Amino acid sequence: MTTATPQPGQLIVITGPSGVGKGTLLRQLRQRHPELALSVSATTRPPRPTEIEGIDYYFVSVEDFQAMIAAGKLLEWAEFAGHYYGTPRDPLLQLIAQGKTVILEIELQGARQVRQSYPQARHIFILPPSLAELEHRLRNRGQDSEEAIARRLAQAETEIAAAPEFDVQIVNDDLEKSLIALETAIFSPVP
Ligand SMILES: Nc1nc2c(ncn2[C@@H]2O[C@H](COP(=O)(O)OP(=O)(O)O)[C@@H](O)[C@H]2O)c(=O)[nH]1
Ligand SMILES: Nc1ncnc2c1ncn2[C@@H]1O[C@H](COP(=O)(O)OP(=O)(O)O)[C@@H](O)[C@H]1O
Repeated sequence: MTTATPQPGQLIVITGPSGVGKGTLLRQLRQRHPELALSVSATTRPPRPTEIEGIDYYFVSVEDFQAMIAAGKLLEWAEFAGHYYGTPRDPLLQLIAQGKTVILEIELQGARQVRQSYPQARHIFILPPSLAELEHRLRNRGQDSEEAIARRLAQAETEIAAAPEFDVQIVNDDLEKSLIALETAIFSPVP
């Protein structure tokens, strides 16, 4: 008996400033569509109290991260707010080969690398209603030190200026409306 090789799955890149609501949107999206795969990144950032190894991130040392870069194990990587973040290449390519739609939640420099190395990916940018609301969400989340919040806000304006590079832009004001916009962006047919 032969098994047909599945059609390759789609790669979806989701980017937006820290605190805009990417994690919140993706958690709800996955509840509605458990068949979607979320890539788990490696990072040198220390875990937050609620985060779980292997689910939220693979938490690694700087030495281990540099070894992953040297061994070509990362599809893309970047430094953000004083820490390294990167996407493990092999698990991602395996999921795509199995026909899964895979979502990468990554920052701008990484999204640009994926555009170069994997041009078929669909790129979505999540915008805040305003910078003041972004700051409010970061503070309200209560997960980061003042220094970490300041670094994230400093990065936000550069990232927002790059939103037009993306295929789709969604303003995360009303969460339910943003979720519907995200579903439309992910599930609409490839042009
Ligand atoms: N380039 C890249 N960025 C990543 C990766 N994983 C997470 N990020 C981004 O790194 C930034 C900081 O993430 P994190 O420390 O979890 O903070 P948060 O976004 O404020 O919850 C966010 O913009 C993430 O989208 C990755 O594998 N590669
Ligand atoms: N549409 C929204 N309206 C109001 N608050 C939101 C909305 N989306 C997310 N948030 C809140 O904003 C904060 C940051 O969201 P989070 O998902 O952690 O952002 P990110 O993953 O982009 O850093 C959280 O406290 C979250 O509950």
